[in-house]
This record gives sequence, structure tokens and C-alpha cells, in this order.
Amino acid sequence: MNHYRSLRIALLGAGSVGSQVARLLIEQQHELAARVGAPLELVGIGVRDVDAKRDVELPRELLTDDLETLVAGADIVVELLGGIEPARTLLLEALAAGADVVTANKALVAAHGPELFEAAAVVGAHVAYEAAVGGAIPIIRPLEQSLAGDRVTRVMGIVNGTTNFILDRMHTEGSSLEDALATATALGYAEADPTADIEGFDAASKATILASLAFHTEVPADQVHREGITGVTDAMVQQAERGGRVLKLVAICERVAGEDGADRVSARVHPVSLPGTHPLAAVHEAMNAIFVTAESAGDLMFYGAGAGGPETASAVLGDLVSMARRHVAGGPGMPVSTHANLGLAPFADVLARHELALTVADRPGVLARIAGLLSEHGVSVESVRQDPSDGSASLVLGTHTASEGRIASVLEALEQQDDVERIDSVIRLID
Ligand SMILES: NC(=O)C1=CN([C@@H]2O[C@H](COP(=O)(O)OP(=O)(O)OC[C@H]3O[C@@H](n4cnc5c(N)ncnc54)[C@H](O)[C@@H]3O)[C@@H](O)[C@H]2O)C=CC1
Ligand SMILES: N[C@@H](CC=O)C(=O)O
Ligand code: NA
Repeated sequence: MNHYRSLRIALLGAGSVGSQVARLLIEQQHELAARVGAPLELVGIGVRDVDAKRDVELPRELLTDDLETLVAGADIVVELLGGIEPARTLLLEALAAGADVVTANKALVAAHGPELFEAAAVVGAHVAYEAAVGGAIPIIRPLEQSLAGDRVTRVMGIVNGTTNFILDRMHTEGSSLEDALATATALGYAEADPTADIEGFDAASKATILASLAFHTEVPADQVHREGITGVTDAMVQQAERGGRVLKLVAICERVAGEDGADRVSARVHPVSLPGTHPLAAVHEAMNAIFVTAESAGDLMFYGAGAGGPETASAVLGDLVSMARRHVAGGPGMPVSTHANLGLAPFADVLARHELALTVADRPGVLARIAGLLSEHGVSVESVRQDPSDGSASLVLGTHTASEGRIASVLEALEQQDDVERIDSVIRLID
């Protein structure tokens, strides 16, 4: 039986995720109340246009375009608007009034997390954001709580459903990036502005969040090296396939030892080419998979739906139940841990193997000259493939492990080389 008063839930946004959260809150209200020990009363749903047509039918009397007033009376505010403003201001107002906050907004948490956490700490409230990374996959809570006693060394994986969907369709169906993006958008996976997905901003926001949690360090979003998938061509997809490989967009967050012996954090997002037998190669459609390596726990793998309305709503409701239980039981929100305060490793120091595809003049000694140029920059060649065609040749060079800085200077030098007609592609290799 519930003896606690109803908890007032204000929902901001009724798009792909928000409409599903509203539906589930209404359909499962008795079950949720039993789990929390108090009824969860959806007091309003903040929308732009109360008369807009929606896929999910929502009670008209709950819809309002006055988001400020809605937030003012709430115990828990669930933000599913996306973007920075007005989400940031509304959540700061909610926290200042003592409400807990649940959000799926990785862009906001990555850019303004510390400000929100600080505002929550002042009033003993909490900001929960499980849905912000990996959609339905529990990954925030494992890093924040389950692994709080371990020393995480690496978090790596596929964290953007839209780009995984696109690359998967390019491989399996020969789709174009544009067509596959249109399908991903129709399925509710893409951001309101899908540039965030395809240019890697969304994955970089998630890398910021993962690295900050894993390494107990504030990692500013602009310190995450970011490359999206707009440079991935059909030719690159085919070239990967010829080698039995698959292209994926990955986020890699690592604790690395600097030359002075001090640990630093490296966080980066870019496409990689990995063997068809790699576990990440089996992550299809909009699924996500995240590997966490910790000193005592060893390797852990988290896999599931990284995007989608109902899937993401599951993580939002999980946070909501948890926040609601805290209201019933009492006690302050959990503090955010940034005690390690590690420095950030320069991207130029990151080590990787690369595959360079070049179109070169088909004349004697080219290969030797190019290999010599790489060697002058401290990069050694591990493998070479050459296909002659009409006076020029396509050359695919696999390098041994080299720093990103050395590879950048090799690419600059290749641009100047008379033998090199063009650099067709550069992709990092994962084994
Ligand atoms: N769609 C997905 O698979 C996932 C989305 N997220 C995050 O969840 C949040 C919501 O995403 P979606 O539901 O996909 O977006 P959406 O674009 O489908 O929904 C957002 C809704 O908020 C409304 N909105 C935006 N600004 C508003 C304002 N100022 N006043 C009133 N209404 C406003 C929009 O009109 C839209 O209906 C975003 O932060 C997104 O990054 C997180 C994980 C997965
Ligand atoms: N647009 C995002 C949604 C989930 O975070 C994605 O495609 O992963
Ligand atoms: Na999640």
C-alpha cells in the first residue's frame, strides 16, 4: 500500500522518447507506484504546440506550452527536449527549487554537466542521465556505482546508433549514407539535427560523459578528438570488405601514462576498420556495445539498443523510479566524483595502426620512395597492396603502430609528393 503522497512528475518534450515515456508512465502507473511506494503523478507534458499531431496519443489536458510553470511545481523533472537551451535553464530552475532531474540529453550533460551537478549538490538533489549514453543499456550506473571500487583503464565501443545503422546499411545493402540516414531518422534514432550523429558530435558527447565517469575527472567536451562518418566513402567500405573487415564509428576513452609517468585521459571518436570476427563487427543496426576494462574486474561488455523511443524510455523510467524512491526514502542525491582530476593526453600522442589508400603514378621506384618517406617520419610499413590501372596505381599501405602526430606529418608530406596523385582514404585499424 502507498502511504507517501503522490510525486509530481513534469515531462518536458513529447518527441520520439518523451512520447514513449508519457505512454509508459500512464500505462504502467499502478506497477510503478507499487515499485516506488508512492504514486507517480504525471502533472504535465511540455510541448511546443499542444495541437500538433502526434504518433502517440497523449491526454490533451496534460499538454502545455508553458514549460516554466510546469517545472516550477514538480518533484522530478524529466527533460527530453534535446539541445542546450531552454533545457539548461529549465533544469537549473528545477534544481534550484529542489527537484530531481532525469535527462537523456548527452549534449547538455557533456557541455554543462558540472554546472548542473553543482546546482543539484547545493540543494541535495540529483541529476540522473542513464539514457544519455547507450540508450537502454545500463552503463552510467555501472560506471558510477558498480565499478566505483575498481580502477577503470579503458572504455571503448559503439555509442551512436544512427551512425552504426548507416555504416551497417552501407556494408550489408550498399545503401548511400543519405538513404540510410533518412531511414534512421524515420525510425526515431537520429538527433533532431542529424549533423550531431554523422559528424560525431553525439558520440563525442557520450565519450565526454564516459571518460568523466570512468576516470573521476572532468573531461571538457572540446577536448575529445572527433571525426564523424561523412568522410566514409563506398570505396572505403568496399576496401574494408576486400580485407574481411568492417567500418564502425567508435569512441575510445583511455587512461594512459604520460612521459612524466603521470596518468592522463585520452578520449576520441573516429571511424575504425576492424576484422569481421571482432565482437563489434556483430553489432548491427542501431545497437550499441561498450567494452569496459577495469584492473580488478577485467573485461566487461555492455550490449543493447543504443537508440529508439521505447528503448530509451526504459532507461529514463529506470532513473525516474530511482529518483522517486529517493524522495520516498529521503537522503541527498549522490555526489559526483571528479577527485582524480587527471590531465588530458594530446591526440598527437595517441598510438594506432593506420591504413592509407593512395592513388600514385605507376612508375618505377614509387613504392620505395613512399616507404622511404614514411620511414623518414618514423612510420614503418607493415603491408602493401598495389593495383595498377591506366597510368596510375592504387596503393594501400598498412602501417605499424605509430603516433597520430607522426601520421599527420606523413600525410602532409604525401600531399607534397609528386608521385602521389591523391590520398584516397585514411582509416585506423583495430585488431
Ligand atoms: N531518440 C533516441 O533514440 C535517443 C534520444 N536521446 C536524447 O533524448 C532527447 C530527446 O530525443 P528525441 O525524443 O529523439 O527528440 P525529438 O526531436 O523526437 O523530441 C524532442 C521534442 O521536444 C520538443 N521541443 C524541443 N524544444 C522545445 C521547447 N523549447 N519547448 C517545447 N518543446 C520542445 C520538440 O518539438 C520535440 O517534439 C535528446 O536529448 C536526445 O539526444 C537519448 C538517447 C536515445
Ligand atoms: N541519435 C542518437 C540517439 C541515442 O543516443 C544515436 O543515434 O545514438
Ligand atoms: Na544507458
